[in-house]
Amino acid sequence: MPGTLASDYPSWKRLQQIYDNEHKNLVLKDLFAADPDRFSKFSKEYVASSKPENTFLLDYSKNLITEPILAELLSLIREAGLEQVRDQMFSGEHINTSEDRAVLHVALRNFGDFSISEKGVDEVAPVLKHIQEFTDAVRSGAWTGYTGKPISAIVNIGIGGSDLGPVMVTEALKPYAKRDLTPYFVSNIDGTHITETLRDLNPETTLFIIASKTFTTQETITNAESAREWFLAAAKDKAHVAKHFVALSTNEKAVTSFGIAKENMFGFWDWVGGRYSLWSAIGLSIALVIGFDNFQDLLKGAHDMDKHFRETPLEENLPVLLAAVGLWYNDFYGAQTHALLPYDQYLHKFADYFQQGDMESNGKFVTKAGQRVDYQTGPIIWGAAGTNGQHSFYQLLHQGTKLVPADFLAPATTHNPIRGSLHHRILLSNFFAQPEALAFGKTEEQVRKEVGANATEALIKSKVFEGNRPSNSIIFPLLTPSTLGSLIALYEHKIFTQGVVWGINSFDQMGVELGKILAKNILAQLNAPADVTGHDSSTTGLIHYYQKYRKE
Ligand SMILES: O=P(O)(O)OC[C@H]1O[C@@H](O)[C@@H](O)[C@@H](O)[C@@H]1O
Repeated sequence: MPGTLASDYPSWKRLQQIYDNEHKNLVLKDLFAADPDRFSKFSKEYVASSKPENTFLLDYSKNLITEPILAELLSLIREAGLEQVRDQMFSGEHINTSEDRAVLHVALRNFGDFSISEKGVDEVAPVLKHIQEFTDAVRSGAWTGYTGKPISAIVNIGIGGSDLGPVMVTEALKPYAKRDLTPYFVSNIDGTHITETLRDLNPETTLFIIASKTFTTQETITNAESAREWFLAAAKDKAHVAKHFVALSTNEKAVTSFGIAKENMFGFWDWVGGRYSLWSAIGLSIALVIGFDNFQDLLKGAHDMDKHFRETPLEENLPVLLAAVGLWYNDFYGAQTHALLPYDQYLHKFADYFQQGDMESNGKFVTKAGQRVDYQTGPIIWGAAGTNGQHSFYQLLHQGTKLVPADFLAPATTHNPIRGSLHHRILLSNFFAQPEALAFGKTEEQVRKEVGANATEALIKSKVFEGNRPSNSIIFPLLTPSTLGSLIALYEHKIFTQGVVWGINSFDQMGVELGKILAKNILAQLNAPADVTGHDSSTTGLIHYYQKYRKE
């Protein structure tokens, strides 16, 4: 309820008591030994309602929970009003209260099931149609550059939510890509990013997509101007810009004053948050690379998960279950981080994507009603594709002093079954082995047997794995557009659910503003030492040092 801190809920207090009294006894080895049905009790298969081959299994049995604990976590979620706030979101209420906006990424992928009334919702289908026509024209070669050649490279210029989703999805769905249309992504203001990207590109066959919800983001506009300069150095005539620059934005005025024609703008609306925007026009680069039908499958996969989230009782609701176990570690065990570990090279940007998705949504210390929370909110999200992580940071996961809850994800079959799927079987054997090792470890007794009588005590101790480190596992038949859509929406709704429990606004991002303002102020002071005023001695000293080396 608004105005309530999560820690005031009776269920929160009961969970704290349960934690205090029981957590020492929550040992995965014992929990599995005590209950032969543990796996079937704590795993669920998801089957998409519109596409039964879009399915996955969520196994959450390797968590430090019992049925009563899970029931209490679900009571907390219920008590926080998840069902009401969820329905408010789906009906277009302005649940983003600080910005007085609806939150309607679900409307971007609504295939007629939800009736949503909000300004702009009726424009979703026409924009999709525009995307379809444009992508068909570019992919077929009907859309040509200023010298009549078809487009072979697309450069998406955007940052944050206008970059990370397209980057992640175009990587994830590479098997569906048109291989003679290569996507590039420029995000960083560092001139190196655009310079290195444009180095090998041909202006005659390059299409620039300027992706910015606000069309005022300093990085994106500066990079877009530099791209236009590079293009015009070759094309000479400004009239050619129309063939090579399109914009994805909510700000028509800024787009046209940049010089991009209105008909080359793909619009969206203020109720699409940046980190939830890959489903909107921001997904244009995705549609260009994988084709419109596959893009639509991605949307449908997400929509099926939306329906599941909206219609399934909390006890069976997969995003809610993920949120529940996450709350347990984040707020009672004091875990600071959460790792996303996909055993699929195509998902190598998945953790980067949800770093923004989760941390920009839930990294907040004030509730919607303005109170300082007295508990932990969003976890630090990190991760890497398996098996690379195993040879890097897994040492700490297995034997470090920190609790790191993790999600393991893997496809049962691969798009690249080389050598009779030998690589894939090895990959999967690691996907199965790691959660097992984390959960069950290796006892001193086992180590003693292995090392023999001459081993020192120190060596024996160094080889012990305490185990009892929790994880979820998600396995799906193959990484397809619809499965990816469902998986992304699964995590979106998990983040939403946790935000509702913590009472925060998961849909604004006030925390990124201060740095932007300070940087603008400093930019104006960089020319001469005398201009550097109003800072602490550290900042002043750093700028003065820079000024000794400054160059145009
Ligand atoms: O799409 P634009 O408006 O350029 O914003 C790009 C990004 O800017 C950041 O400051 C954040 O606010 C992100 O949520 C957003 O995705």
